[in-house]
Amino acid sequence: MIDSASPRVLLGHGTENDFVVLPDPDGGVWPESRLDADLVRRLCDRRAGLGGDGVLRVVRSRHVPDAPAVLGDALADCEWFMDHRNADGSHAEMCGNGIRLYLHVLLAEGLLDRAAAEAGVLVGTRGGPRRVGARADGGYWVDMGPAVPLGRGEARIAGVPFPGLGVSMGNPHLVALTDVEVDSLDLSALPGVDPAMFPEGVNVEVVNVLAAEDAPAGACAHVRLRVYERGVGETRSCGTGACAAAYAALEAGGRTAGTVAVDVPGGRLSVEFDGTTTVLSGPAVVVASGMLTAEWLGG
Ligand SMILES: N[C@@H](CCC[C@H](N)C(=O)O)C(=O)O
Repeated sequence: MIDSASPRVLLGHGTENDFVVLPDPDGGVWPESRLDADLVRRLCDRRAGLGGDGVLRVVRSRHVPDAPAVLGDALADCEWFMDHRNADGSHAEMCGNGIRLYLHVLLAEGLLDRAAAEAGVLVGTRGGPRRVGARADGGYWVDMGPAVPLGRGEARIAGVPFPGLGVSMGNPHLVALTDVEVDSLDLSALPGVDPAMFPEGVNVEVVNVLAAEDAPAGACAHVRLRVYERGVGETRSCGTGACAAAYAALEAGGRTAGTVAVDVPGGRLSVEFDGTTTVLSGPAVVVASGMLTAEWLGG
């Protein structure tokens, strides 16, 4: 059932946003023709597969057919490409929790040395290149690029309208700041949004802004969020969503710079704005590694 040809697989998470990770540095194991949407859905199935909010294929950019188009001139500077899929098999432009885990896996697999990781490396994504680095404390940071406001919109949750701000972090978000306790909301179904505003779909965050006086050390604001992710459903964390939520909270307070502590069901993230770019920091954990069986792959 398991032999030297069985594909290796890891399971990991960033603040409990969990992923099936497929090491494929030289692109020969998981070409897109093999890693199709159906196989991604099977891998992410929490009963019949390994279970995860998505799949990360760890591959060199030169083996990814999409890479030249999405990276342009940066292609030569991005040895590695985060080939991300949502649990439904769709591609996403960017994943803030996934890219921290991606760097952690490069280190754990011996594909990158610690000094290079601490200096920061450019990783290709379908949203463009992103610089990601390891912190001495064991966590990771990612330069997510600027948050781009997309205008005002609305999410309908259980028939109730929640006004929000559209924000692009490479991928689309609708952030609803609300005084309704987010833990009381029913996020079991896709919130209703205006499809004309988000033709490619959207990730929806509901956010409580907490008392700034009680913000953790170093943060000027503190929020709590829940998220319904495009292509997945409710997840325990979303890194791009944390950045979008932090941006919306600062914007509501008339600010463009500062550090925001973002509490998600799976832990805490930190998002720093300097008026130009957005830096996301948080943990990444590899839970297990093993091999996929021929029995499961063939079935
Ligand atoms: N969980 C991710 C975002 C993954 C992609 C998202 N579902 C989308 O389709 O845009 C994160 O940590 O950012």
